[in-house]
Amino acid sequence: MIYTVTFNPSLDYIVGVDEFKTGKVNRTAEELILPGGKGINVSIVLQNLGMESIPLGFAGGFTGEEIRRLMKERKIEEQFVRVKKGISRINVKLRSLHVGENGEKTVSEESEINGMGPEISGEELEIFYQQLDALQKGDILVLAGSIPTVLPSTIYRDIMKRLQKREVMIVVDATKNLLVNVLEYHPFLIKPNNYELGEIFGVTLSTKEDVILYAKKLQEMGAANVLVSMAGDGAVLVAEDGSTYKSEAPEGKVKNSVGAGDSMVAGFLYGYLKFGIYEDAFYYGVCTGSASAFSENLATREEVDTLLRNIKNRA
Ligand SMILES: Nc1ncnc2c1ncn2[C@@H]1O[C@H](COP(=O)(O)OP(=O)(O)OP(=O)(O)O)[C@@H](O)[C@H]1O
Ligand SMILES: O=P(O)(O)OC[C@@]1(O)O[C@H](CO)[C@@H](O)[C@@H]1O
Repeated sequence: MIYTVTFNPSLDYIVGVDEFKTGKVNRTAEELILPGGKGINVSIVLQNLGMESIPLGFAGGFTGEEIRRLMKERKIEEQFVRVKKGISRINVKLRSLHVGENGEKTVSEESEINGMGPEISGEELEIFYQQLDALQKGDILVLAGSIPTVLPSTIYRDIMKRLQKREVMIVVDATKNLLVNVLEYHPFLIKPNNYELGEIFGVTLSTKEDVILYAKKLQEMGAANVLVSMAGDGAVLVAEDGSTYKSEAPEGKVKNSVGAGDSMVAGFLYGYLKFGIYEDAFYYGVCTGSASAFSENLATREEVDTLLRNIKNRA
C-alpha cells in the first residue's frame, strides 16, 4: 500500500482577482476551495491515475473536518489523527488575472499565504507513530510538505530511522534541513525544485546542466533518485542506475500551478510502479505536473495521457 503523510494539511482557498492591486479592495472573479497539503495532493492525483493510497497526518477543528469530508467525497480513505488544539490551516492562493483586449484572462502572477496549522501533542504524535509501525515490506511512504513549527526539523529523519529495517520505499518532498537530514537513510526519491536545490548549496540554479551537477551531489549524500522540477522550464532526473534525463515542460496555458510539484511526484510513482522504468516514470512525472498546472483542479488521467501522447510524438 502507498501511504502519504501530510503533517500540516490545509484547505486551499484559491482566488482569482482581475488585475490585483495591493493596498486596495479587490474582489474575486473566481474562487475555489480544495483540500490541500502536499501528501494529500499526491493521494488525490494517484487516485485520479487509478492507484489507491492512504493519507496519514493530522487534522483539527472545523477546517480539519472539512478536509476529511472532501477526502471522503473523493472516496479516499484517510487516517488522519484528530488533534485537539487549534485548527487545520487555510492557505490562500491568490492569482492576479490579466484581462486581455478580447476579454481573455491569463494568470499574470501567483502569490501564496500559507497558514500555521494546529498544535500536535506528544500523545497525538504517538498515535501517528503507531500507524507507521504497521507498515510492512513493500509498502511505500511519501513524506511531503512543511511541518508545524512545534515539531523538530529532524522529524522526517526520525521516521526514516524508525522504518529503516522494514524495507519500505520512501519518497521525500521537503525543503532545507527537513530534506538534507533524511539523505543518510537513502530515500528512494526526493523532489526539490531548482530553487530549493540551489538553496541547499547557497547557489542559484537556472540551467539544466547546473541542476544535474547539484542533483548528483544530493545523490552522493544518499538519495537514490533525484527529480528536480523547474516549473515552466521542465525537469531533470538523476536516476540511481546512473542515467540522467532532461525534459522541457509540455506546452499549454497555465490555469493553476498549485500542486504541480505534488502531481509530478504522484506521476513519477505511478509510472515507476506500473512500468519499473525510470524514463517512463520521469515522463509520467513531467506530464502529470504540467497537466495539473494546465487545469483548475489536479491532473486527471485523461489530461495526463493527452500530454504524454504529445511529448512522445515530439521525441
Ligand atoms: N508553467 C508551467 N508550464 C508547464 N508545466 C509546468 C508549469 N509549472 C509547473 N509545471 C510542471 O509541473 C512540474 C512541477 O512544477 P514546479 O517546479 O512548479 O513544482 P513545485 O515547485 O514543487 O510546485 P508546488 O510546490 O506548487 O507543487 C514541472 O516540472 C512541470 O512539468
Ligand atoms: O506549507 P507547505 O506544506 O510547504 O505547502 C502547503 C501547500 O502550499 O502545498 C500544496 C501545493 O504543493 C498546497 O496544496 C498547500 O497549500
